[in-house]
Amino acid sequence: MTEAKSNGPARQADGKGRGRARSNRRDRDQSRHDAKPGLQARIAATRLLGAVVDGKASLDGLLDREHGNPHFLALSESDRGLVRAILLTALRHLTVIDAIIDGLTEKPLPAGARSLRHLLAIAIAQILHLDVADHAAVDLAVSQADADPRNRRFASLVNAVLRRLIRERDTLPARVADATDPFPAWFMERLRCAYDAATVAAIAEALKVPAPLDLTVREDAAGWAERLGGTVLPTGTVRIAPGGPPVSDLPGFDEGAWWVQDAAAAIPARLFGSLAGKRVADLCAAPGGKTAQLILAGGDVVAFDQSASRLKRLEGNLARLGLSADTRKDRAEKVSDEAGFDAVLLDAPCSSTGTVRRHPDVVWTKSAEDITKLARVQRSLVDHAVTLVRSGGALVFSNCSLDPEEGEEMISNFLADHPEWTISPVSPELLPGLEGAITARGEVRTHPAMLAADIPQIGGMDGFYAVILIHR
Ligand SMILES: C[S@@+](CC[C@H](N)C(=O)[O-])C[C@H]1O[C@@H](n2cnc3c(N)ncnc32)[C@H](O)[C@@H]1O
Repeated sequence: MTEAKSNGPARQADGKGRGRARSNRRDRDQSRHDAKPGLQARIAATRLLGAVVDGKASLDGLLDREHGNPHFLALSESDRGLVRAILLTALRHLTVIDAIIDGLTEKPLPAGARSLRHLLAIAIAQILHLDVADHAAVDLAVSQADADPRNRRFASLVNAVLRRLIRERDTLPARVADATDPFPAWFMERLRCAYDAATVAAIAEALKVPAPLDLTVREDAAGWAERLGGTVLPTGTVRIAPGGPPVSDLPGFDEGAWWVQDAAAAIPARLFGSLAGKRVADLCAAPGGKTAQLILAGGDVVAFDQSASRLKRLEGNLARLGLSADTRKDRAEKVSDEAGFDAVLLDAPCSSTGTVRRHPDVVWTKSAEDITKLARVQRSLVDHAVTLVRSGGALVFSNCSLDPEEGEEMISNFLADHPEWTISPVSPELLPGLEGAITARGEVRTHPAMLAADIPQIGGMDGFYAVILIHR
């Protein structure tokens, strides 16, 4: 006993003893921080922001209910909702938030201090754009810095920066926003190459606002709009303001009366008109919004997708709607079919820059090089898709990119190499209220500033490109 006691101070003095004391202190600090409500959610949000911005990970993947990031999945249901809201908001405003951080720090943050920058961005998104009390956002950000050995020495800087932002909130954010492009340089440059200055400004403004909930209904759009508190757009889509209950809690979900589909995404399948008695291929079909339209238009549909899990999701979605299709896991470029199809829909994988209202991570995870690569993939898919079209049939090519390199230009190149194919111009009657979306050649080009409304939250639509190609 005595020996053991006398060994105590000696052990304390050695490295192991000091290490244990430090680790006990860290455990105490950690459990104090763990106990702070909302702290784990902020830590997860900061990590996930880094995974998107630095790791180019898709936000949908990180927040997936089954296969998402483990730090996110470890949170309670309400913290997950909070993290989702913080991330969507932070990503939507990140270019300006980054400029605010630079304006509020006397010395630039060290280039490698990525987690510090993300921590500040997460706090600023809450202070400027979310219904979080200022003192809570500051306190949690300081605790978060304090709990992270990389950021502990910056805890007082975090406190000072955020308090100064709160003091100057009426002037500083607006001043910075006026002097800063709202989205990353590569994306703004692509928009400026493709659209006139007024359209670029309108698109950028529209992209800052979360998208409404758009539904394609099987029938009785007016009745469903009334029941759901929405409106019917000229194109027939039922539109509901964002921020309501989860989609699966809305009337009509269980009985499959409608499905979620942006007003622009509903256009490509409609371009075929009636498909009664026709054999139809949907080449990149999952999760199946357009497959459902093709079936309801009377088509005998074969739905292809390269992804087994996404095809399973498509089957589940069709089952809820009481619809069925022949589903096949296959790569579109490998599909072979002797009989051919009267109608082929190629809703191709793309940069998704038209969906930034819903997916603000896209401008952070994609690049100009990706657009060029994707345009090449799309071109090879079109080259094969036309071989599946029967004589007298049509191919509709579409995607949700805003970039002409993935749309108008890619199709021009295809037509130059295949003079036997031509554009069948879209008739304005097919797009009531959206006649302006039809190009001089008869393609469809939508962008987020179209279908504008007095209340921005119920206006706009995704950017989409669609064209009908027929054999001459
Ligand atoms: C833009 S989504 C299609 C959306 C779908 N048309 C809808 O309306 O719900 C693109 C789909 O294409 C699939 N895909 C990507 N490349 C493919 C390929 N080479 N062959 C077949 N499917 C592909 C992806 O798995 C994804 O499900």
